[in-house]
Amino acid sequence: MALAARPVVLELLAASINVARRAGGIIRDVLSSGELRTVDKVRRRLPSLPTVTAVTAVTTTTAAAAGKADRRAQHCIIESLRRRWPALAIIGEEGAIGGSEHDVVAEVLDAADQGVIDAILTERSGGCPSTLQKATLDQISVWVDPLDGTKEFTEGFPENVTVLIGIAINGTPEAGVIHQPFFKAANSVTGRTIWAAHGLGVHGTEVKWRNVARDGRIVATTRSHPSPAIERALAAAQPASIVRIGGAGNKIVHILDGDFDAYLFPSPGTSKWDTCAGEAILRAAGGHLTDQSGASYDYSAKAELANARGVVASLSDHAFYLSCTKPPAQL
Ligand SMILES: O=P(O)(O)O[C@H]1[C@H](O)[C@@H](O)[C@H](OP(=O)(O)O)[C@@H](O)[C@H]1O
Ligand SMILES: [Mg+2]
Ligand SMILES: [Mg+2]
Ligand SMILES: [Mg+2]
Repeated sequence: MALAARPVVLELLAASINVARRAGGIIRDVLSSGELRTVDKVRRRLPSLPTVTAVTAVTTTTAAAAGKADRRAQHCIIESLRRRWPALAIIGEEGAIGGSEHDVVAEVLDAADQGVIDAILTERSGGCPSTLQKATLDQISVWVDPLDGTKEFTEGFPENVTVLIGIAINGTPEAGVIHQPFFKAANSVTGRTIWAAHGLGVHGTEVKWRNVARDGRIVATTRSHPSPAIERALAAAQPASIVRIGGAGNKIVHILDGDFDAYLFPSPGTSKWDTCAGEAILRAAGGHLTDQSGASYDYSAKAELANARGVVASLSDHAFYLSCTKPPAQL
């Protein structure tokens, strides 16, 4: 069946998958050729042998290398997309930066990526969801975090790094790409790319739900920005375990992979580029990402940059996690 003209948002999604992968390659190159500091030793208690600590060697890199990776990755993404769509509203974490022509992807529309999306559309009963079909470029805003998990990148936890490209239509995240440059998989040396669009499902990973009734809740939160409000919310959730891990995008990926049940962060600190891609993908999986009151954030191009009212993300039981963030008086 011949496809109608491809909706611009799906061309943009295919291009975003392509440039996110390219940006991931840049980040890997910078880490491998960067100024790797002396190997730091990190002592980690072994759960099975509480009196023994494992000495785990981690390789760290400098903040300068992280900054270079941030800037090069952002230039790759934004300049490559802008070459094809000069009028597109793109907001990147690293502001207006220059960069090397070498990092720009000349042909952002990779036929293979576009072919995957075409095939999904062809197989979908009812064809292209109308939200995607009718969106025009002036209604679209793209939020780019070229390297999420900067701190983790410099402290020897590159597996927490993600490249985030979120695509909003009229301020609502409707498509998104999360690329993991350092994802370890048997058959992959180029990381992992998870993507989704409104009504087209989640691709690049098999979304898993945990059996909370049997196994208890696992709740993730910040690794480096604690607060009393966060501790209160964690206590109210009565989790089987709490994971304090870096990367806003990384925490959302772990929810999709069924490792965590929620990302609880009732505190300012994240921005729209941290959450737009993850919210679009969670929504495509039937989940939610909202502020701590349950309201949706606005991702229009002119919206406030900060997620001032915290982040609560989950695949299910969202109302329960929202209830955990209420100040004590309202409990
Ligand atoms: O792209 P960066 O600056 O690494 O994004 C940050 C977020 O802004 C910050 O909120 C996250 O904090 P937590 O680790 O405490 O969740 C950080 O991990 C990165 O996502
Ligand atoms: Mg970030
Ligand atoms: Mg960043
Ligand atoms: Mg940052």
